[in-house]
Amino acid sequence: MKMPKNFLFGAASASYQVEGAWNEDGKGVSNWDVFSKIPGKTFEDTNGDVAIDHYHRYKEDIGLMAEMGLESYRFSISWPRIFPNGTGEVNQKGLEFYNNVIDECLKHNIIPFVTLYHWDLPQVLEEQGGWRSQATVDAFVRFAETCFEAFGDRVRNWITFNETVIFCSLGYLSGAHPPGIEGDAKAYFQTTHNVFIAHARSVELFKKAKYEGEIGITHVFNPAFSIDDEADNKFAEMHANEFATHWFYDPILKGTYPEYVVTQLERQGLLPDWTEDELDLLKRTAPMNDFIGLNYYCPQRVMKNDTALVMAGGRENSTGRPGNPSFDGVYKTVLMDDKVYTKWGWEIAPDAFLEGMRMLKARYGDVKIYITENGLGDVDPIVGEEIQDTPRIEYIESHLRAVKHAVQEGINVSGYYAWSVIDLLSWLNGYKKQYGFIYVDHANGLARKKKQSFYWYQEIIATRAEDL
Ligand SMILES: C[C@@]1(C(=O)O)OC[C@H]2O[C@@H](O)[C@H](O)[C@@H](O)[C@H]2O1
Repeated sequence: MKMPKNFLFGAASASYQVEGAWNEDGKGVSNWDVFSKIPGKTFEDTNGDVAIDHYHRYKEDIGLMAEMGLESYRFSISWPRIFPNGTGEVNQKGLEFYNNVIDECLKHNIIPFVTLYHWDLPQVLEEQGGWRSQATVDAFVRFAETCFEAFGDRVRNWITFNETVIFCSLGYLSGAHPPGIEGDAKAYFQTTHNVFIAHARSVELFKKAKYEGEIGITHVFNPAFSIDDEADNKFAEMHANEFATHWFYDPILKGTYPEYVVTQLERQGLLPDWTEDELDLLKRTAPMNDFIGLNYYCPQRVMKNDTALVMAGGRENSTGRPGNPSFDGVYKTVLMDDKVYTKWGWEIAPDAFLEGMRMLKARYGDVKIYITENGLGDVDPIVGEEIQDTPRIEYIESHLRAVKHAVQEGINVSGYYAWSVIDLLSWLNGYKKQYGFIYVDHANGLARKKKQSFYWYQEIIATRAEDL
């Protein structure tokens, strides 16, 4: 069976991780421009000042995407490139850059799929409280409207936020992302709520203005499974799915927060300070969401946290390797002997991916799904002159097969975006953790080189995964 003709084969990137030109053409300073220069915050003190210079090489990169036969390119817009001070005056050269990227995509018949927020907040707003502040929510809605206005005649696919759980938990619980705060659970839940309000207001504005196309949000999809059938561990599984998935998906797709989590937070004094109007807004806008984006890399295997183990902060404890307890100490993730893992300790589990998609359909019905990220972070083997990233081919093949099974079962998956189209800067792993179909040679002027997986994905797209 071929994937349906309207199914999109894509690949993704994010502004801070690829563009560079951190202070060029009027761009304002982002929180990551500042945070990445605090000694010890990033892997080997890497930062996105240059990244892979996509700002100057986007034509070459999009030309390679076209050669691959890529149908859609998911990229994000750097907010401080549009609004150097977060709001106020628009930087016309910022608009010009993204107009050029969009036009280059369309020239090659590649559908631009735009993420508005992929973690690079204008530093001015971070200093005013970041996502704890209503000013940031208001500024985001203005940023979104400005992008709809500027690009909405050619961009028909919009994602408001990438992985709210990551930038809020690493920003306020583990301190591994800006603003680098550790252990503030109240701020963590408050910022997630503020982001959902920013999302809902932007969706309502998009729909009221009758822009063409579709809008949604992208969440981490990290389904929890108990290590065994012990009652305590099954409880841990339920608790983990409530806090890691339902807290994020319910307000978007149902328009209400999961009762189980609300009750727990009320008891602990961690409930966000929300208003009835905000809760009404979530309820009113839930049906307006056109899709949900899933970033799936791996499941989490959980058990009841039977020790005094507490959540550890910092970069080393925030790269996703199992072993950390939940923020409230109720459960912990574990490595299991009978599972297969990447070099970063992420389980390779296409079966859990399919099982998780079934769980989502059972809870949210026939919502349209895009797999907005999936891929293998690895140190790619170089054999002679060739990058023989066979492990990545095997990883993506098995996960695309799971997507194909989901489609065959009637789960409404409408596209697959590999993370990442090209090797890029990882927030916490520098340039060591590669994801791309295209290699970037940092020892040779950032020269691009097609990997073995480039040709493999080219064939998958051409045959619409018929032989998977
Ligand atoms: C933590 C990490 C990684 O570096 O492996 O997960 C996979 C991927 O997720 C994306 O949303 C991030 O923008 C990108 O940088 C990657 O980040």
